[in-house]
Amino acid sequence: MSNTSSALTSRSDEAQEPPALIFLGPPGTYSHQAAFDAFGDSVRYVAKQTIADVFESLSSELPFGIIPQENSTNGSVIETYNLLRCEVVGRDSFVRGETNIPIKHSLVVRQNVKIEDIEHVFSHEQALGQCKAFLKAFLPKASLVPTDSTAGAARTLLDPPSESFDPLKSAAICSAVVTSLFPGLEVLRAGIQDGQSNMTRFYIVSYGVDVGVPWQTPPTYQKRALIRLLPDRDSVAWDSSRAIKALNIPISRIDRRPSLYSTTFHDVYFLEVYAEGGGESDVAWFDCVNQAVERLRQAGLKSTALGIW
Ligand SMILES: O=C(O)C(=O)Cc1ccccc1
Repeated sequence: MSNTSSALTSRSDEAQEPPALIFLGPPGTYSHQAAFDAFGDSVRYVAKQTIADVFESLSSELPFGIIPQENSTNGSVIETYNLLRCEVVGRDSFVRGETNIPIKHSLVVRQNVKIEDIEHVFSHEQALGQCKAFLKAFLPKASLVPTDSTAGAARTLLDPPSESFDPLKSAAICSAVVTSLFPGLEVLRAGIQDGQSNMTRFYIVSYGVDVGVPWQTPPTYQKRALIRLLPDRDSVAWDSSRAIKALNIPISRIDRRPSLYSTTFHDVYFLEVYAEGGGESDVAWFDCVNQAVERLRQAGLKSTALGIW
């Protein structure tokens, strides 16, 4: 093959490379599974160590990300809401959509470890929180050790850092999928999550708003938006009814986190809103949210649309 033709081939290969999507790794996390369900082969998967790394790595080269936002039994993902406080969100990066998956947790160990051997249980704080009843009933004395991710906890059992813990007295809570990804691990108990229906909702984030989200199957109904509200630095108490009145769009959830201002008990609020009928065009919905944000600003509230989808 001549140089010219190989150059042409590699250029066209580059042009066809799917966009990157960053997820909380390693492979086998629930974030990875949720991403694969939504995007399949339409993206290139790039694993990061923490949820913060996913946010901070968004760039024109790594334009998409997925982050866990809420679990149906354990509530909001605090790490995610802490990151949504950052000024870059709503300026450089944006929420572009959502996707849900059912969560089925397993207790995973190195081969031949028995339940009576276990002194430490490693997992993401969300997973530890979603298996409270099982842990109380079967491992009441075990120490619970939070990790960056569920699959990361499983991998640690095979490759423990120095001699900080004995992997033969330890278990991880994660998806059973990890046992096929990391040979040497096995499922000791399956379906250990509290309650029968355990769902996690994820936000899809992007760098900028101009890039189209490469859904494998575009979601049919998503007319939502996330608005961040920061009351005046000096206001100790603020009138939430004033904000709700100015907003004048139905609100489906409200979260709040400390604003990190020096004023004590000063919080930042996150309002998720939705289009009532859902029938309007995307343009009409974008206008509606942007006008609501403007009304909030006129009412003296620092407000930013973190995403309209
Ligand atoms: O650690 C993971 O696997 C994640 O993707 C975060 C998480 C943890 C528990 C339930 C849902 C998401």
